[in-house]
Amino acid sequence: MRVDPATKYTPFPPVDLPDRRWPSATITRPPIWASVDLRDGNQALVEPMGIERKARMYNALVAMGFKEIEVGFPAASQTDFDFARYLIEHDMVPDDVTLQVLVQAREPLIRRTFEALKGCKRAIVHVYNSTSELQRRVVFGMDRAGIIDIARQGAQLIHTLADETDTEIVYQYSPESFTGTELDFAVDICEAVMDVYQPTPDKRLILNLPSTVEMATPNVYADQIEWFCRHVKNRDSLIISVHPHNDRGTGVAATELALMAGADRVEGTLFGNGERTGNVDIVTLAMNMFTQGVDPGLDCSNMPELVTMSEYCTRLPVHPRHPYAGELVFTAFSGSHQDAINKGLRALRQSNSGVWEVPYLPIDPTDVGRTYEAVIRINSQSGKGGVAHILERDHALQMPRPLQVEFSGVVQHITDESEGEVTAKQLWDIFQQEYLVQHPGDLGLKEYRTVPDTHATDVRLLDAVLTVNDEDRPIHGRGNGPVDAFVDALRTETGMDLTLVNYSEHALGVGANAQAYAYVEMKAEGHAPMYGVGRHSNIVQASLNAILSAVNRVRRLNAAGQSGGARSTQKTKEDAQAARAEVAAQ
Ligand SMILES: CC(=O)SCCNC(=O)CCNC(=O)[C@H](O)C(C)(C)COP(=O)(O)OP(=O)(O)OC[C@H]1O[C@@H](n2cnc3c(N)ncnc32)[C@H](O)[C@@H]1OP(=O)(O)O
Ligand SMILES: CC(C)C(=O)C(=O)O
Ligand SMILES: [Mg+2]
Repeated sequence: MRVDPATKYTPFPPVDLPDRRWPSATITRPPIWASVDLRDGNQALVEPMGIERKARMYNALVAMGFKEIEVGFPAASQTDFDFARYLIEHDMVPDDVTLQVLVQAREPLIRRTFEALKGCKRAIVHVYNSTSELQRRVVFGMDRAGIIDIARQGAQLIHTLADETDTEIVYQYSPESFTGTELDFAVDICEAVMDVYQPTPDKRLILNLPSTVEMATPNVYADQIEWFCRHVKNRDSLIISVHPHNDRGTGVAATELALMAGADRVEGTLFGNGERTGNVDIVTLAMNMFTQGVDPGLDCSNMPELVTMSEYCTRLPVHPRHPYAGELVFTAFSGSHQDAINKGLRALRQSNSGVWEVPYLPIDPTDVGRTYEAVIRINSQSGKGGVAHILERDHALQMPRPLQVEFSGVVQHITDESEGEVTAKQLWDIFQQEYLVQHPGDLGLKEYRTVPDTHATDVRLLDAVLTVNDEDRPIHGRGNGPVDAFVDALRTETGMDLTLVNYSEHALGVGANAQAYAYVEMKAEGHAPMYGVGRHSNIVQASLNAILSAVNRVRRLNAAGQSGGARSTQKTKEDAQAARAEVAAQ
C-alpha cells in the first residue's frame, strides 16, 4: 500500500518575517570561504582519507585560495590528530591561512583538541552541540537550559585553555541542527556562548548556523538567517556563518539566499562531498558568482585538475553532469544546440566585445581549463551544424550548406544504427571514405593536360588518363575550361549525362604547398544531385578530383543498385534526396 505522506510527514512551519528584506538583496562580493572537506567531507567517506590523501587535498585547498580550512576533528581519531600535528610540525600553514578544528562540547575532547594545536600560530576552535527540539528530546533527554549548559561549559573550557596557549584562538560555535531549532532558542544559546567569549567588532565570534539537515525550501533557510541576524545582540561582533547540507538538493540555492539574508561566511566542500547528500558545493557557489561578474576569490581555473584531485582523495566520482565540473557539462549532442553554439562562437570571434554570449554555454569553458574540443560531440541527436563545426575545427573544411546537409544524413544513418557516439576521428574517417578515398572500381585521375583549341576561341581540349582497378583509360574532352572539358570527357567515358550544378573552393593555408579543397555538386540523369569533394595543391586538379568524387559516388550507387549491397552509398542517395528537398524548401 502506498504511504500517505500527509499522515507521515509534517510540513515545515514558515518563519514569521513578513518584512523580510533578503528577496531584494543581490550578491556583490564573495563570503569568507571555509572548506570542511577534510572534516565533514572526510567523515562521510566510505574510506576516510589518511595523511597522504588529506595532505594532497589540503595543498589543493590552499592553492585555490581558501583562508580557513577545517582540517579535522582531532579528538575523534588518531588520523585527524596526527594530521593536525603533521601540518603544524611541517610548517605547512601559510601566514594567511587559519586551521580550523571541530570538537563536541565535551571536556576530554576539548583538552585533546588543544593538544593537537600545540605550536600552531592561529586556529579556529569550532565547538558544537545539538540544539534542535528533536535532538533535545530523543538524543539528550534535556530541556533548553540543560542544552545551553553544555554549550556554555564547553565555551568556558575553551576560553580558559585559549588563555593558557600561545596559539591565537578564534572562537566558533555551532548550534548543530540549527534548522530544526526554534529561532528564539537558537538566539538564546548563541547569546549564552557570546557571554562567555565576549566578542567585539575587533575579535569577532564565528556563529555558524548549520542546515545540518536541509528540511525546507531555500527561502525558509534565508528567513531563518535573516531572523537570527535581526534578533541576535551585538551583530557587529559576529561573523554569521552558514553550513548548508543538501538533503533536498537545494543546498546551493539555500546558501545563495542565506548570503542575501546577511550571512558573512560559508562552510562547504568541493563538489559537495559530505554527509548523506553532501555539504554545499563551494565550487558551484564560486562559479555561480563568477558568472555574475563577481570574483569569488577562489581559483577554479583548472577544473579538470580539481576533479582528478577530488576523485583521488575521496575515492568518489564527480558526476559527468556536475555543474561547471562534469565531463559533459560543456558538451552539446543535440543538433539545434550545436547549431546555435557554432553560430554563437563564430559571432563571438567576429565581434570585438569581450563579453561572453554563446547560446547554451553559460560560461566560457576555457575559464575552467576546458577546451572547445569537447563542446560539440556527434551522436544520433546531432545535425549538420555539429558535423560541420567539427570538420571545420579539425580540418578547416568550409563545406557548402547542401553538402553539410547531405553528409550529416550519412553520419546520422551510421549513428542511428550504432546508437553510439561518433568521435571526431571517426567523423573524419567517414568523410574521407565518402568523398576522398578511391574505392575499388572507382575512377582515379592519373594525369591530365589541357591545351587551347586552335580551331575555336575560348575552347580548351583536355587529354587525361584515368585509372580503374590499376588499368589506365585515356579520355578526351573539350569545353570552355579544364573543368568543363573534364566533365565532357567523363560523359563520354561513363555514358552518363553529367551536369555541374555548383562549385566552390577554398585554400588551406598559404604558400606553394598549400592545399585547396573544391566542392562540386553534380547532376547525373536519374539521380538526385550529389556532392563531390577534391583536395590538391593545384586548384584545377582539386576541382577535377571533386568531379571524380561525385561521379564515383553515382557509380557506386548504380553498382549497389544492381547488387543490392553497399549500404552507405544507397543511403547517400536517400540523404542526397532529403538534402535537396530541405534546401529546396528553404
Ligand atoms: C553534524 C556533524 O557533522 S557533527 C560532527 C560529527 N562527527 C563525528 O561524529 C565524527 C567523529 N566522532 C567520533 O569519532 C565520536 O562520535 C567521538 C569520538 C567524538 C565520541 O565518541 P563516543 O564517546 O564513543 O560517543 P558517541 O559518538 O558514540 O555518542 C555520543 C555521546 O556524546 C553525547 N554528545 C553528542 N554530542 C555532544 C555534544 N556536542 N556535547 C556533549 N555531548 C554530546 C551523546 O549524547 C552521546 O552520549 P551518551 O554516550 O551518553 O549517549
Ligand atoms: C558540526 C556541524 C557544524 C555540522 O557539520 C553540521 O551541523 O552539519
Ligand atoms: Mg555538516
